Amino acid sequence: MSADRRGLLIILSSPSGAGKTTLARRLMEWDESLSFSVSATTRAPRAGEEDGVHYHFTDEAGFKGMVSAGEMLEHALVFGNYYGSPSGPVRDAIEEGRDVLFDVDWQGAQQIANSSLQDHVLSIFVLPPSIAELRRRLISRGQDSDEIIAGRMKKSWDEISHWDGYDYVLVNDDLDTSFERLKTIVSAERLRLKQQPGLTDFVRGLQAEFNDEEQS
Ligand SMILES: Nc1nc2c(ncn2[C@@H]2O[C@H](COP(=O)(O)OP(=O)(O)O)[C@@H](O)[C@H]2O)c(=O)[nH]1
Ligand SMILES: Nc1ncnc2c1ncn2[C@@H]1O[C@H](COP(=O)(O)OP(=O)(O)O)[C@@H](O)[C@H]1O
Repeated sequence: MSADRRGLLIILSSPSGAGKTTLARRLMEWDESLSFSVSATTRAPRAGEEDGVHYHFTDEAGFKGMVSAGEMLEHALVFGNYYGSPSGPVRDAIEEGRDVLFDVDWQGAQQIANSSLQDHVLSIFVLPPSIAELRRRLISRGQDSDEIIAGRMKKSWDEISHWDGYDYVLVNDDLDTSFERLKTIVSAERLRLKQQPGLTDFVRGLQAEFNDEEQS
């Protein structure tokens, strides 16, 4: 199917707890045509997470099988667990001119930005307003043990240190403000010339109409 618009691969990354999952969920509610790239992971499900919806939960053998079958667009080891983005649904969406939303770490963002789909990438990094607030959010989420929270805090600087490799950076202080900014970024990027291949034919039509008027 040929599309009026080229699909975007919208990548959200942040240190754990900065709010990318919350922003991603809001973006999906805002635009139902967006597809979420459901990652495969070897980490255990959190309360409320559904297999096939939030993640494809698998074991290490299953994960490695997908990687060696060439089924992953990117994959990485994060906090001791494997995570990866299955490539099939992404390629289908791009072919149909649909956008795909990714919640991946900096390693995944870099791999997608270096892949054959690099022209479709729109990458956004989410920063917390402070490290104290990051810790508060991780604790208030109430999903992880103290040990896991401490591990995530320890790794947060590693993730933050890649902030300047992204197209946009959002400091997620007030959630509503961040969400408005995120919608603005996505809306503007969809209007870029390179995202609208149908414009060439549209302008040809304008030219034909213009020429007809000139002659009459
Ligand atoms: N490279 C890569 N990273 C992923 C993928 N899925 C999730 N992640 C990242 O793995 C990290 C841990 O994710 P998760 O366990 O859900 O905890 P979160 O940090 O609270 O979102 C986050 O930085 C995610 O962005 C994936 O498919 N590939
Ligand atoms: N701007 C914000 N202000 C206050 N709390 C927030 C904000 N954004 C997210 N949160 C809360 O912080 C916690 C971590 O957010 P989450 O989206 O799970 O982060 P991430 O996916 O980056 O790990 C959640 O409890 C979420 O409701």
